[in-house]
Amino acid sequence: MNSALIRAAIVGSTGYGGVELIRLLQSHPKVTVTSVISSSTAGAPIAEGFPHLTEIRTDLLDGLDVDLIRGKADVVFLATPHGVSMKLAPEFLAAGLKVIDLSGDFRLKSGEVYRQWYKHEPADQELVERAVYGLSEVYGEQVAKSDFISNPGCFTTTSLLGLYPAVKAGWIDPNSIIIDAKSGVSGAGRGLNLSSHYSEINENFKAYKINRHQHTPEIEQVLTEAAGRPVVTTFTTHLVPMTRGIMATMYASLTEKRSDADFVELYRQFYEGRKFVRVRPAGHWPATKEVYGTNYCDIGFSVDERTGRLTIISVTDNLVKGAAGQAIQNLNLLMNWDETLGLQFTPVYP
Ligand SMILES: NC(=O)C1=CN([C@@H]2O[C@H](COP(=O)(O)OP(=O)(O)OC[C@H]3O[C@@H](n4cnc5c(N)ncnc54)[C@H](OP(=O)(O)O)[C@@H]3O)[C@@H](O)[C@H]2O)C=CC1
Ligand SMILES: CC(=O)N[C@@H](CCC(=O)OP(=O)(O)O)C(=O)O
Repeated sequence: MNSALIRAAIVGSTGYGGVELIRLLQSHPKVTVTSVISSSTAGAPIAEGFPHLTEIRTDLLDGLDVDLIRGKADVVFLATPHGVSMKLAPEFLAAGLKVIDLSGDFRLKSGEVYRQWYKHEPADQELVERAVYGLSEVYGEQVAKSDFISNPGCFTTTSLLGLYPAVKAGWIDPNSIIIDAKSGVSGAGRGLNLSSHYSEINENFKAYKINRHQHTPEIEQVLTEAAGRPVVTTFTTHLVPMTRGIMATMYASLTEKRSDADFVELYRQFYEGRKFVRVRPAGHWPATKEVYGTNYCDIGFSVDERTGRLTIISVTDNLVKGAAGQAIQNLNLLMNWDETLGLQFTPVYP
């Protein structure tokens, strides 16, 4: 094995986030996947359940054994549900591994807020403080100094990348923001549940978790930091009959008269050199297929002079920039590599 390669383990390998990590890491030039871990199907070849992974280098699923994984890996990705990650992260950190967690367990800095929105006891506060919130384009410098990353939620990434520069610049009133977001069904994970059942979602479009979605306080936490004062938002999520993709349509009141071109310029400056955020020219808005299978977040604007409001459209692929792709981008940042390594794909179209 090439000693320059970093060895990665993936927990939750039979879930959508885990399988996507395996797929993406196959073409990473500096990472080798040495352990794919499953709590439910250890010992079986991964290709048995996922024939599209027939060619991967590591084929047998490992069990969830920290001592075994410690000897095989330098970094572990936790693609596990909330409540599970908070038990696993301290064990892997104590074993000296870098940890990148995809769940919501370490994103909210207040245990009380976590308890309220997740209806679950929070993780140890010291670990929550230690975790760096991995919204790569905003907190990349902190990510680069850390060994423990809490990857943001998919709706949160899509919404915040579209809002952060305007809130930071004071160009929109942060307490006027309304986020209307839609997700493909893979956002709900691979587990079976009634709402993602084919005949429930096909040719259907439904809102869910209205005013109680767990990404609301996560979005507010970052916007509060950007605005320098408390921010609350209205955030509504919808499930649409597609496999991948998130679109956040966001509305906010302008603090001064500005044009579409002003916003394009502000965002292009803010994201200068960050290849995964693509700001559309004035008068152009992105669609989910334009980022499909990639780590891009595409953003477009429309100022309405009549109402004094701004509309922002932001799109991502929930499993890539919303989960596995941003997790790899964060690994690249914490290793001080080029953040695009292993993530340079052109979207699948049509
Ligand atoms: N789907 C998405 O678009 C996004 C998901 N996320 C987050 O990423 C994480 C993974 O999501 P996703 O892949 O969609 O979820 P899935 O439900 O598809 O997969 C989660 C996997 O975790 C493993 N798991 C479940 N319970 C346990 C347990 N008690 N102990 C150990 N492992 C367990 C299972 O794999 P096995 O049986 O092999 O152990 C399961 O397949 C979640 O926290 C989710 O909230 C974040 C952003 C976007
Ligand atoms: C379509 C769908 O159900 N999506 C999930 C979000 C997935 C995700 O990013 O959630 P975590 O914060 O749990 O990591 C939801 O709305 O809860």
